[in-house]
Formats: sequence, structure tokens, C-alpha cells
Amino acid sequence: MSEVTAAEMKRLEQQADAAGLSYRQMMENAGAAAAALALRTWLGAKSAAVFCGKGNNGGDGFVAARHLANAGLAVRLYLVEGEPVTTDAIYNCGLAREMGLPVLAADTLDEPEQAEFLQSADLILDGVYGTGFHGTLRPEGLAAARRMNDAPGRVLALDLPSGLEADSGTAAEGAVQADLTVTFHAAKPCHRLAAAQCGWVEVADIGIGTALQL
Ligand SMILES: NC(=O)C1=CN([C@@H]2O[C@H](COP(=O)(O)OP(=O)(O)OC[C@H]3O[C@@H](n4cnc5c(N)ncnc54)[C@H](OP(=O)(O)O)[C@@H]3O)[C@@H](O)[C@H]2O)[C@@H](O)CC1
Ligand SMILES: [K+]
Repeated sequence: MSEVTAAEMKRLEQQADAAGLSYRQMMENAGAAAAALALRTWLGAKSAAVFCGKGNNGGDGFVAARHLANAGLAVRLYLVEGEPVTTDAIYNCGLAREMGLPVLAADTLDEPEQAEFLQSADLILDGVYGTGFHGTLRPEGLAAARRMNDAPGRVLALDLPSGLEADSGTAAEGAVQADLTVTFHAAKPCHRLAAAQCGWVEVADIGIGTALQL
């Protein structure tokens, strides 16, 4: 399997953007691919809890949530670190809200109704941290990872399980344990170095190869 580092991935995204494949379109392709993979892997899934951080990994989560909802699943979004901060994540959070998806703070999961939703969710999407993560999990990230790991549903990590460093494969204490990881364009070193934490790994095409004629 070919592999790229986080920095190489960033460079490829910049080149693809310059070649006319916008960052927003890459995020759309990533989230749509993740939703499609979830739907064909777990046939019959009826509900999904989607955890989103404030960066672009969260952006992938907002996109995937839209596509899962369009496929008929009951979907709720949980913001782990408050509102998104990147342009494309803000845009996709807005679209999710416009289509009426519940976008809730993750600490509402302390409330019985939200806790019940998470306990009964067939799918759990981890869009908290991707290639931007380094170091240790802070309390919000740690609490979210614990909730995902403790829930009975299947965990799909977007790009990589939150709490892993993409290049070193170092797993922070309490990192997400995924059943399936969907990564974008090419695997990152963590998928090999921390294979057990990632579960099954699928690489999704997000259009970069075509844009750059690779
Ligand atoms: N670019 C693109 O076009 C595409 C990108 N894509 C997606 O974007 C992902 C990369 O997105 P990203 O670069 O926004 O970083 P992301 O992984 O969301 O998280 C970073 C946030 O976490 C924070 N943070 C870091 N360490 C932390 C810690 N220990 N504890 C707490 N916080 C910590 C960090 O803050 P900082 O520490 O840097 O201030 C930052 O706010 C990539 O994996 C893929 O899924 C796809 O959509 C395809 C197109
Ligand atoms: K993730």
C-alpha cells in the first residue's frame, strides 16, 4: 500500500486545489466516501452518532452525516470542542443544520435522552482529530474517545482514529479504537504502525489522483 506523511498529504491537497479540485470538494468527496463505505459495510444500519472536532476532520464528519441522513439513517452530530473553526468545516456544519440534523455539544451526552441515542446507535463516526493531531488528548477529546469506545455501535474513524499521530503512529492514552478506518487518497504511516488501533483500513479516492494526473 502506498503511504504519504501528513506533510506530504497537505502538499498534495495544495497542488490539487491549485489544479482546480477545491478543498471544499475534497472534503465533500472524503465525507461522501466515508458514508458510502459505512453503508456498504454495515447493511441495515439505522442510526449514527457523529463526533466532530473543530478542524477539517470534523468537516468530514459533517459531510458524512449529511450523506448518512440522506440514506435514511437517524443522525445526530456531537461537537467535541465547540463550533468548527475552519472555513470548510463551518460551511458543512451549516449545511447539516440547514437540513435539520441535530448538532449538539458532546456534553449533552450526559443527558439521558442523548445517552440513550448513543447507546442505541448502530454506527459511531469519529471525526474528532485527523492528521492535525499531536501530543496527548485533552479532557474534551479524552471524554469523547471514551464515549465512542464504550458505546456498543461500530466505530468508523475518519482518516485515522482520534488520538493517533499520523506520522509516528503514537497512540495517546485513551485514543479511539476503531473497527474500520477510512483514510483519504493514501494510507498514512499510523495505519501500518498502529494497525490494531485502526481496525480494517480502507483508502478512499477523493479525486487528487485525477486532478494531478498521478
Ligand atoms: N485539507 C483538506 O483539504 C482536507 C482535509 N481533510 C481532513 O482534514 C483533516 C486534517 O484537518 P486539520 O488540519 O484541520 O486538523 P484536524 O485533524 O481536524 O485536527 C486539528 C485540530 O486539533 C487540534 N489539536 C491538535 N492536537 C491536539 C491535542 N492534543 N488536543 C486537542 N486538540 C488538538 C488542532 O489545534 P492546534 O493544536 O493545531 O491549535 C486543530 O484545531 C484530515 O485528517 C482529513 O480528515 C479531508 O477533508 C480532505 C481534504
Ligand atoms: K478521526
